[in-house]
Amino acid sequence: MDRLYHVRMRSKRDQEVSMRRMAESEGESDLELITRLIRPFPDFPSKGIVFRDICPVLKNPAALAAVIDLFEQHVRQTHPLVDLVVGIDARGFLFGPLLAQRLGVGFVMVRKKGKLPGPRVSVGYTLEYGTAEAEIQEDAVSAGQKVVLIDDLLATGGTLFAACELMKQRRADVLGCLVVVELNDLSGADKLKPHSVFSLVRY
Ligand SMILES: O=P(O)(O)OC[C@H]1O[C@H](OP(=O)(O)OP(=O)(O)O)[C@H](O)[C@@H]1O
Ligand SMILES: Nc1ncnc2[nH]cnc12
Repeated sequence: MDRLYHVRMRSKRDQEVSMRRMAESEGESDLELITRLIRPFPDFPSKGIVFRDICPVLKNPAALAAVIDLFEQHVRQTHPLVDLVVGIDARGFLFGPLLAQRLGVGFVMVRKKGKLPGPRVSVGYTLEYGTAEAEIQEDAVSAGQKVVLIDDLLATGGTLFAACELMKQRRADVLGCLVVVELNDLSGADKLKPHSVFSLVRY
């Protein structure tokens, strides 16, 4: 299969997504569509937590394309020199590879402990509802590489902070963090300073 085939298929898919989008809800912006689809589940996974469920965004091709469009625009404008997209286990994997493909760069996984083979570096962190350990393969990023980190949601910032620590250990340069949802009250963006956070929907 030649490259033109992929380009043709992609523009056909783009047209289909925009047509479906227009048919679905005229007058609603991409951001309004994404916001409307994110569902709150009170007291999940434990009492007091309002879980923001992104599953309906993934299920809607126009909404998913809109998320990637908005991330792509931001990275092209703000971090044009990016070398790699680094996604966080597990929901960062849903958006990261799509964005990396759009930008024409590689994708790297930050995984929870015990999932990656070979030499690794790891770091522990705390979550809104628990503790965990994050790892990358030692050769996943090189010193001086410019990366953007991506996840579905920023809560306390513990997870993205751990990913920034892993990048620091490998001497990679974090250009910024991207999330679909940011929970303002938990001040995750402050924890990540001086790194910037680009979020689409904030609560
Ligand atoms: O800002 P923080 O307080 O660190 O919380 C945000 C993280 O929590 C969730 O992941 P979780 O660890 O629940 O795992 P999952 O993606 O595997 O469901 C979410 O996908 C983020 O990665
Ligand atoms: N409130 C929340 N909703 C969805 N994912 C989360 N990860 C951490 N906090 C979360």
